[in-house]
Amino acid sequence: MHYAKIQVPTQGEPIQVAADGSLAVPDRPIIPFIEGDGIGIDITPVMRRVVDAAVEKAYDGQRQIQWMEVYAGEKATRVYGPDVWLPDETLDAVKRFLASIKGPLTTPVGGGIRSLNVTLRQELDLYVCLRPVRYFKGTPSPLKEPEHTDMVIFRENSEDIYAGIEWPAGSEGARKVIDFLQREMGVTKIRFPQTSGIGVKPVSQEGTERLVRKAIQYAIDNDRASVTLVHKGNIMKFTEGAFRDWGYALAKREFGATEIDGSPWCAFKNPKTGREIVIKDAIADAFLQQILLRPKDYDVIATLNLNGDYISDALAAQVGGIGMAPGANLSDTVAMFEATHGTAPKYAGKDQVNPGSLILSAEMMLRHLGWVEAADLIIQGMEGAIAAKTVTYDLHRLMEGATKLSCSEFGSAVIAQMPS
Ligand SMILES: NC(=O)C1=CN([C@@H]2O[C@H](COP(=O)(O)OP(=O)(O)OC[C@H]3O[C@@H](n4cnc5c(N)ncnc54)[C@H](OP(=O)(O)O)[C@@H]3O)[C@@H](O)[C@H]2O)C=CC1
Ligand SMILES: O=C(O)CCC(=O)C(=O)O
Ligand SMILES: [Mg+2]
Repeated sequence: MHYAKIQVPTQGEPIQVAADGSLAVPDRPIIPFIEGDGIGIDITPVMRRVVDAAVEKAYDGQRQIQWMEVYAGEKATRVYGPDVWLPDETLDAVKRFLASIKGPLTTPVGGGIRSLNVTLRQELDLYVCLRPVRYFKGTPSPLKEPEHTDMVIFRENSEDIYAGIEWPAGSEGARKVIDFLQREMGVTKIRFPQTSGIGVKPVSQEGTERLVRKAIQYAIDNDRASVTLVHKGNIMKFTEGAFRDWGYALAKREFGATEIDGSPWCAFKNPKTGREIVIKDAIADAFLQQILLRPKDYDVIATLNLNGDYISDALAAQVGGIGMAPGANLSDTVAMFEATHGTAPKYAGKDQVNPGSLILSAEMMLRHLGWVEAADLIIQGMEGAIAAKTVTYDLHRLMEGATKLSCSEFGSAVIAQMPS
């Protein structure tokens, strides 16, 4: 294949999907990466160095990642031209090479370009945003017992108000929609129609079901105790309320869950372990207090796009902050790994921030490839660096007696802590 600007490594091979649907991963897989805006320039090289060290240590040179830079965001405008934020060949490469990793990309508030992160998820139909939240012993936390926070968020990644279907106040589009709502739909509640911006919140049965199905399957495969559907369905009845109803119906229809004592909750036996998996729900505002006060009650979370955005940052704070929170965007074939945090512009280029979330996102990627030995080394390296209290500023400011490291020094500390 030939790209205009992307240099395909000649030593590597693409990952492919085998006949049985599993991934066929060569020893030198080509992995596309997007450096990212802002602190991307700090964390992405550190992540690559840590991954390369873990792979080298685990497989003694038999395996090696062939990194391939692809462009998005500000760097794309420098490489391709002033208005090219997301080149077609980036989308093609991410789709073709099946597993990739990205740094954060800037989205201006109010006006300007629409989110490139959301566009990538929509264009590639990466409908699951998977964000596991676990505690590393020794990490400073605002909670007394942070080890009780162990949740895996399945955030619907393609729909909801987050899809960005909206029109600014005073625009022709907003006027048309308001007119339609008032004249044809009997909507009389828009108090200041002339100055209202309008957004649309699509939530579909198919979109809900494919997300909830993945969450329940994850609970089965990983022997988890419950799946909680988080929604604001008391207020947004036909979007968030429908998400809850479709979720329960799917659990009953496809997984054989039965109701518990006449409550909406239901449960079924995990076919792999025999342990009960409870499917329950929580209203989003109450849920945000429950995760602080009773984190032990929650395990796998399935939720809509915007709720998932809020919940993932809130939960990250409970276990050390968004500098430590990894994630993945998944379709049935394509996986794009990325940190939970954004571009933290005030720290850009200062070699200060925590590369932990991108390193842990890469750890998820290695596990996804089946390179579990290298993934385990990364976890051990992170655990070791935190236990030794050699950490970046974000953890240092909350820790007694710790040594403050730069972003790149933290990467070296993680590598040094990997057992040989
Ligand atoms: N997937 C993506 O690409 C995402 C992109 N964004 C985009 O990022 C831009 C900035 O968003 P903003 O709301 O400031 O959120 P950010 O997540 O970029 O930063 C908020 C704060 O979180 C802390 N933080 C973030 N990353 C790290 C890190 N690696 N190590 C330590 N601390 C960290 C810092 O806190 P402190 O100041 O206390 O040190 C920082 O000021 C926006 O354009 C937004 O749209 C946002 C989220 C995801
Ligand atoms: O796209 C963006 O700029 C923000 C995305 C975000 O906050 C997230 O994915 O968690
Ligand atoms: Mg977010």
